[in-house]
Amino acid sequence: MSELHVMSERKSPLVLAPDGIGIGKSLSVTKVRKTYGTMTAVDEVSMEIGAGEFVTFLGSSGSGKTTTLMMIAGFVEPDSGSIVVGGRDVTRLAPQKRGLGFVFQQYLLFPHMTVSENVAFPLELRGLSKQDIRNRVGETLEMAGLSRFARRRPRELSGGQQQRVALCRALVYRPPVILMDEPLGALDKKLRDQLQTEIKRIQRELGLTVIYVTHDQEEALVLSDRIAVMRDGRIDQFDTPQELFERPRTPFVADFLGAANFLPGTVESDGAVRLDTGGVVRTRRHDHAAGARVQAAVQPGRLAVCAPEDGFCTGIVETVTYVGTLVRVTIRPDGAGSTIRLEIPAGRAPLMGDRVGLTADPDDVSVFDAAGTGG
Ligand SMILES: Nc1ncnc2c1ncn2[C@@H]1O[C@H](COP(=O)(O)OP(=O)(O)OP(=O)(O)O)[C@@H](O)[C@H]1O
Repeated sequence: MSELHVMSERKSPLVLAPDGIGIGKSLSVTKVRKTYGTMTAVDEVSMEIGAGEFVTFLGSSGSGKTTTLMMIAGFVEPDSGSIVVGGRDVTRLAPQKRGLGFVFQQYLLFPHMTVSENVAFPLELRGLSKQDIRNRVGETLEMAGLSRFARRRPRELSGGQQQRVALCRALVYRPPVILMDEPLGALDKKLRDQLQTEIKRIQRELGLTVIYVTHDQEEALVLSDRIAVMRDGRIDQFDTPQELFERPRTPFVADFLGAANFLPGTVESDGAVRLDTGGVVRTRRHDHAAGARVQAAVQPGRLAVCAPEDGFCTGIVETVTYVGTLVRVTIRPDGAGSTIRLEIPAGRAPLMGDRVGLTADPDDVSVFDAAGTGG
């Protein structure tokens, strides 16, 4: 049998997928909605997730990420809409009948059990034989580099090791979809980086479908095949990291992903915006009519300094901060306008107090209207 079947009832038969590629299943979320009193937490969210895809819900606090994940998990019941996993409608099924795996920020390990016993627990619930359990636990601990900790109890492990055990416990019965809610939120940066790499490796090795919640854009960019950027219970854009970065559809996405600079101005023609600071910036194609009030958006890493006469904007260098091989520069534009931020290679850094011009490739300049519609 090529598919994984996980039965939730005790002592029911369990057929494990053969090791290797491709146990992930696809997921369709259609118009799911959840309200609490008069507050709409999730507003008709729809998305199609492919088998084996790593998808992240990214957004600020309260944007509806966890509620959406919990509806997929079955812990929160949607007011309307449907959730289909691998072709099966699970909208009204209890969480344990959906065959999904979970990893949360809190490790929720059993303190009195050893690492092995913790990881074996989901298999015991499912009634596997002792031999099968031993084999499967051994394989899973090895995959996560935890074999030597098998006999320890959770309190004898570091936070990172405990989170790895939690990951093993979710992986051990090879669910076709794993849901993770800020699983690395409690760990320091170095450990987070290390575990991100491991999660990604295991996900690829098993061909798992993963839905991951975070508010950390860097983490989302590192891990994801696609990212759903959420705001006020809706998805602003659901795209690959590259598309989100290079073709943000809303100012929110441009700002959230890359801390974009927004330069107010008026459209002169398709491809040219006269900025309030005076110069004309060339932009990518857009649908805004000549004369429309817009904002041109450009990421700090896509701006360059040039001679003042060659720039679409001029200003005085206010700060220059070295961050490894990159330099962060802020520029106070001549005339009105807020500070403009650049990120440029260290070798090209101007000096504080220099008067410089700014340039950008037109393809890196998005145009949005005041209401936040892209173009
Ligand atoms: N059980 C609940 N009762 C009432 N309101 C709720 C409940 N759960 C969530 N909410 C509200 O729904 C909105 C979305 O919450 P949700 O936890 O999904 O956001 P989030 O994007 O995951 O935020 P965070 O990153 O802070 O976890 C918030 O305004 C929250 O206060």
